[in-house]
Amino acid sequence: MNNEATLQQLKELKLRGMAAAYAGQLELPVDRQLEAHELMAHLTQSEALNRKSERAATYLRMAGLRLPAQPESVICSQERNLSKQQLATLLEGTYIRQAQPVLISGPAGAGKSHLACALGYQACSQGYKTLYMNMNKLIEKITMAKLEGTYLNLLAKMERIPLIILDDFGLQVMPTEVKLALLQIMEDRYERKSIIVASQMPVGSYHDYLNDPAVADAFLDRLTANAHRIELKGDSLRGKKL
Ligand SMILES: Nc1ncnc2c1ncn2[C@@H]1O[C@H](COP(=O)(O)OP(=O)(O)OP(=O)(O)O)[C@@H](O)[C@H]1O
Repeated sequence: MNNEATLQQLKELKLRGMAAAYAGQLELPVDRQLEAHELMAHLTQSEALNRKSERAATYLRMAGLRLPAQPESVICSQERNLSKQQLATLLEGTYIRQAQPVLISGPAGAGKSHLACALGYQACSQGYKTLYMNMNKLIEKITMAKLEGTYLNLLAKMERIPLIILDDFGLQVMPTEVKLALLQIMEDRYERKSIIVASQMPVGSYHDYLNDPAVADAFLDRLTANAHRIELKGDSLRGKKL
């Protein structure tokens, strides 16, 4: 088989990383091309890298993050009450592997969604399927799923996702069935999967907001155990040139 046919076959086999690396080798003068063993290692590594980046791109598309926030754009300062160390710890992704919740609070425009989306971006890059939803969307999804008889499917689908981001928690009136669904979601994730909750409301006010002591106790018990807490401060970043 000649080189061009080999290249073609790699593409047909969808070994895109290998094909690109092999094409790169073929462009080099013969005396600079890698020998068999090195070439094999180079092609295999290129394929692995390419699969990782394609998977990250797919996860990112599926995640539905509201903002295209990159981890390096997150502002860490004393004024915003977020340290580089806190951010670096979260970016390592241990909280996902250890199924720990992350609770982000702060006033309007403080950058909660931005931070949550940057963590979502990082999670996708690290190979974790992620799902971003604001609470309005979740309430809608739960209500529709109940009407359509697909509620258990929705719960099962959510249970499989390593990281769920719930944004804008606490802005809406929550019907009892949504409170119970939230409790179920927390129960499914407790010590198994991670969740990020972003809210203008301090965590201390969640109990009153839920306005159902039994559900609130059970929900908060699961949500706050081993949770990372970030309380952003400072003026709104909305409309600011950063
Ligand atoms: N570090 C940042 N770098 C660039 N833009 C940022 C940063 N943080 C926030 N922003 C921008 O500031 C605006 C407000 O941020 P964001 O939506 O994250 O705030 P929020 O705290 O979630 O606000 P709200 O509670 O009103 O939803 C957005 O347009 C966001 O893109």
